[in-house]
Amino acid sequence: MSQPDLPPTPDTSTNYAGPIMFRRDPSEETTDRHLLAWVDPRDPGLRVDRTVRDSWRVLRIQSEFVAGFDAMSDVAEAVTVFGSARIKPGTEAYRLAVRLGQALGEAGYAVITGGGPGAMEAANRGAYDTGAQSIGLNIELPFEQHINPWVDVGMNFRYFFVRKTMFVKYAQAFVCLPGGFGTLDELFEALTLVQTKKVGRFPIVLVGRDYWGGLIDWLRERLLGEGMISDGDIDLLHLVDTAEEAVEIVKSACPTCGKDDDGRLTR
Ligand SMILES: CC(C)=CCNc1ncnc2c1ncn2[C@@H]1O[C@H](COP(=O)(O)O)[C@@H](O)[C@H]1O
Repeated sequence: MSQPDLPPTPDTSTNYAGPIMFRRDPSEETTDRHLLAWVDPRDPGLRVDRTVRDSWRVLRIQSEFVAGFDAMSDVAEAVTVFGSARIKPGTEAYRLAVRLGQALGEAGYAVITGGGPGAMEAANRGAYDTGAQSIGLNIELPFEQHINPWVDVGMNFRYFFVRKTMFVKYAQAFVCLPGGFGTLDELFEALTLVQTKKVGRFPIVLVGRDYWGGLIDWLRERLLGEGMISDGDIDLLHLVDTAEEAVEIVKSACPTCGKDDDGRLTR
């Protein structure tokens, strides 16, 4: 007997629009892109875009803040880890990120990442391994995307700036592993917030002297040398090589963080 025609194995590549998942023929459009698109005010046909659509968009932004605050409301002490989306399992960089997640988890911190692959996945994996809360705040991107499997509280954001608020609001410290533009963006946002005293007592740790050393030298020579930043601003950055050193710096900023009133780990 002949087999009935079965449908081919489906393509499981996935795109998200906020909480909504799309498979098959994913579009390159993202919500952020719509928000940031320039609309010519001289074009009467597009007037509705500026007046009505942007105003309504505010409600969606608001709802994303509400969902984010709700999702994060149980998080006690946490550390946000940034780092490359591109590093692969089996590499030294990946092992370092796993170890960082473990060391933070063992010290009683929840670990927050961008929820994606690479260093994010590795840090979530390390935290998950210790039983610490492992949080992934993912972002809608114009290509295939997934929340890594080691996230136990995950949320998919439409708006970069809403997601970034969560990274800062719920963390006691930032730890940056080697990374690209995304990592640098997150690092410099954190630095600016500390420099302008929008957040206090917030260590920023860079792991990998070899990777970050050149950037620090450049900041010192050019930015400090030419008076673009103040004496002391460079000291906001802590440069280390190991996960253990990073955790020591985080703990020294808040010795009681990660512990309950009886000194037990909070996780
Ligand atoms: C393979 C690939 C590019 C996947 C992208 N998937 C992503 N998923 C979630 N967060 C991301 C992603 N790409 C960049 N980010 C954000 O930017 C940082 C990494 O960017 P980069 O690889 O250093 O520049 C992360 O800390 C994260 O918060």
